[in-house]
Amino acid sequence: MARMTRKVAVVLFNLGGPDKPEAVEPFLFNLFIDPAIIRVPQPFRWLIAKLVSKRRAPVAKEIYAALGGGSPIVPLTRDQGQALEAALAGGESEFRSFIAMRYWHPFADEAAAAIKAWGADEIILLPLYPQYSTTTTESSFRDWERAAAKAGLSAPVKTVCCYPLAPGFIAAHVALLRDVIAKAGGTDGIRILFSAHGLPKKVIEAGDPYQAQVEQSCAALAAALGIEGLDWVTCYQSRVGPLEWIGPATDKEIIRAGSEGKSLIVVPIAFVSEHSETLVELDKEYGHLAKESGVPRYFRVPALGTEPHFIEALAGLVRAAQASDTILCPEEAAGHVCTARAGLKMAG
Ligand SMILES: C=CC1=C(C)c2cc3[nH]c(cc4nc(cc5[nH]c(cc1n2)c(C)c5CCC(=O)O)C(CCC(=O)O)=C4C)c(C)c3C=C
Ligand SMILES: [Fe+2]
Ligand SMILES: [Fe+2]
Repeated sequence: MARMTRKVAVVLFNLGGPDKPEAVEPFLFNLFIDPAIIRVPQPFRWLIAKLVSKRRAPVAKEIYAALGGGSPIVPLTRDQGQALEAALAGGESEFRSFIAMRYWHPFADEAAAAIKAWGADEIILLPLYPQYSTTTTESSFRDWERAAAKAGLSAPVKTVCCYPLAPGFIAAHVALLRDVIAKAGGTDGIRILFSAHGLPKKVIEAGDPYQAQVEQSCAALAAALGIEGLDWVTCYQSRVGPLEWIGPATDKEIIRAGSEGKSLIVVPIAFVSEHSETLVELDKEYGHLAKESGVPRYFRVPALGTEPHFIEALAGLVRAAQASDTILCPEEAAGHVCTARAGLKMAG
């Protein structure tokens, strides 16, 4: 008798972005109503979300206008999903990727309904956040649990937690960074800025492992480059709101580099695809700031996208998650920092 092919759904999680100007304000509202982002009880959170999304919408609309009115994050995530399906093809299982964005379409509800209709035998949760944060990965996982229950999904679930040091993830960054270093003619007079999305300080103080994992990624990448005396700094971008955020801030580092006559290569270390934070903030706003601040030369390394080492790393994580009990946390297994498993248990 012919063996049935096992259907494995791989759910790709990311933050999402508005697809048209009218979507900007509701996208922002969805973001600020998330208790993982604004940590105050209802009904105050609703009120804050309403006020802040209304106030931020004009600025955000300008940002997305520079990208033609919407974010490219969904089409670029589709490309990643297709590349991942190709990398996983050829074995006993049939893998299909589904996208669950946290704050705009396609939402987790849409992914869960599509997986139910497909009739998956197994579900792998794969965050497109290499470094775990309660504000991103954990928020997506909690939202997934709700959506999966609503859709009546009962297939076994395996979860990838974080992968800040996955060899293929680091190798992908090394390959892209080496290309830019070659274009710059070497690293003389150059400082590398590893720029990650920031977080409010109090989120880290409450035990979020994100900053520690970002710093692990940066140190591993700098070591893997193998360039003696390399000048590099980890810094944090995209601050919003009145709270104190972790630092140093990327814009302050650009001004400092200008005052020291240093050229810069900026690496987006916590984003795996291009979107407003890379194409507008890093390229346009910070490119302009670098010029104004006297930075002699300013380069930006592309986000990972479908870089082959990265896609292989994701495929390896999917296979390893299949073989794990329920949660795959390579960092915890290696004795590194990840409080995520405890957080996920609490969420369960
Ligand atoms: C590592 C990734 C990210 C973390 C951590 C993160 C935390 C975080 N973000 C905000 C506020 C905003 N983020 C916005 C956009 C945005 N953020 C990320 C990633 C992380 N956010 C992505 C991938 C995107 C989408 C960009 C796109 O598709 O274009 C925005 C909207 C844009 C803007 O108005 O600037 C806001 C607002 C907070 C408050 C936060 C942690 C508390
Ligand atoms: Fe963000
Ligand atoms: Fe983890």
